[in-house]
Amino acid sequence: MALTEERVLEALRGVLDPELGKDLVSLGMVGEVRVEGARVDLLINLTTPACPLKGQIEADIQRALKPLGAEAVRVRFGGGVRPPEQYPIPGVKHVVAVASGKGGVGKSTVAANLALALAREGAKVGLLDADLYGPSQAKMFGLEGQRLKVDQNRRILPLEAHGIRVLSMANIVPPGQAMIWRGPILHGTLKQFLEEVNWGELDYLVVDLPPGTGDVQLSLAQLTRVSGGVIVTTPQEVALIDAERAADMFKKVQVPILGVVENMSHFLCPHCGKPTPIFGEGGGRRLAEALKVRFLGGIPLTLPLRESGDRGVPILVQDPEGPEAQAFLQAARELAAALSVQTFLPLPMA
Ligand SMILES: Nc1ncnc2c1ncn2[C@@H]1O[C@H](COP(=O)(O)OP(=O)(O)OP(=O)(O)O)[C@@H](O)[C@H]1O
Repeated sequence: MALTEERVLEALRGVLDPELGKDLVSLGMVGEVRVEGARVDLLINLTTPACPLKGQIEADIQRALKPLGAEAVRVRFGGGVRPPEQYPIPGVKHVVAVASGKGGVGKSTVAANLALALAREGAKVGLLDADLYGPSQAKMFGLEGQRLKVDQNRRILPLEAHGIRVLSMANIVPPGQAMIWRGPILHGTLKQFLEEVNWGELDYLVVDLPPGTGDVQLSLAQLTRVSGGVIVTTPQEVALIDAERAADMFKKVQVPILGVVENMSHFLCPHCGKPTPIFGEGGGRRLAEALKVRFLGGIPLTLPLRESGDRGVPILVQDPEGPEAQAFLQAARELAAALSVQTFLPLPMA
């Protein structure tokens, strides 16, 4: 297999900065990669210019690239890598990240309806679909295929739907393309999303993260100040274990957890209205207790909720007085309360 820049980058993901215990790519230390035949030229930016571990890093790089067929590897070291850029997004008061430990628990449904519920409570709200691998918000809001416009400063203008501003990867990148992106490209794309979008004035920017605990989560926390994270889970034990992983991820990147939303808490019978706890009871609440965070609320499993997402009209708009909407409004109020406590009485990070 030919030696390519991509393969070199992939191999560098296996080389750790000895002090920080993280790989060179995630740390943003790889400044330049050039490949010519079997020759590789690298620029590695050090986290501290006078790094005493240069020699070890170089030896580890040589070792990692040998098996790829690299014959001459030249490593140049550059001055200090910039510390993670953490700045607020202009005009945005709070960034709230919605995460789940695994796919399919209804994270996107919850993010969309929480955003709408916050707007119904009187807030100005934006929704960023950062689920680059499986963006679903454009569909959920009936915005598929819509073209984005730019303002006079060439900043992207989010789309508007049901009173909130929505921007989804699906409006920018052809479906499937993000699947093949590696960490640095994802990082750059997210950076662009955050920097080059004119959100206007927002009280809350709700970010729908990809499921799991990968590069996007790390990048988001590095690129901007996230006020807090919300964890979505279903009540089953297996889902709760994954949800704990999402909590660990927030802790690692020092994002305070605002609370837990339990989706599919119980099945609400469309005929008699009787709730049935199909996936067990109390799991979300127990998780919140174990994490010492708020239980934001439970969302029922209902047919209209499933259908509304697929039709492009979220349940909060389709049936604003229904039991699902009430559950989302309650969770949004709890979320807003948790956020104000966090902002004015920040708890020390665990
Ligand atoms: N409470 C609910 N009641 C009924 N259907 C639901 C509920 N929550 C989510 N769904 C449905 O389950 C499916 C998956 O939901 P969603 O896309 O929100 O999950 P996700 O966790 O974001 O998934 P992904 O891993 O793809 O990001 C969708 O069809 C959605 O309409």
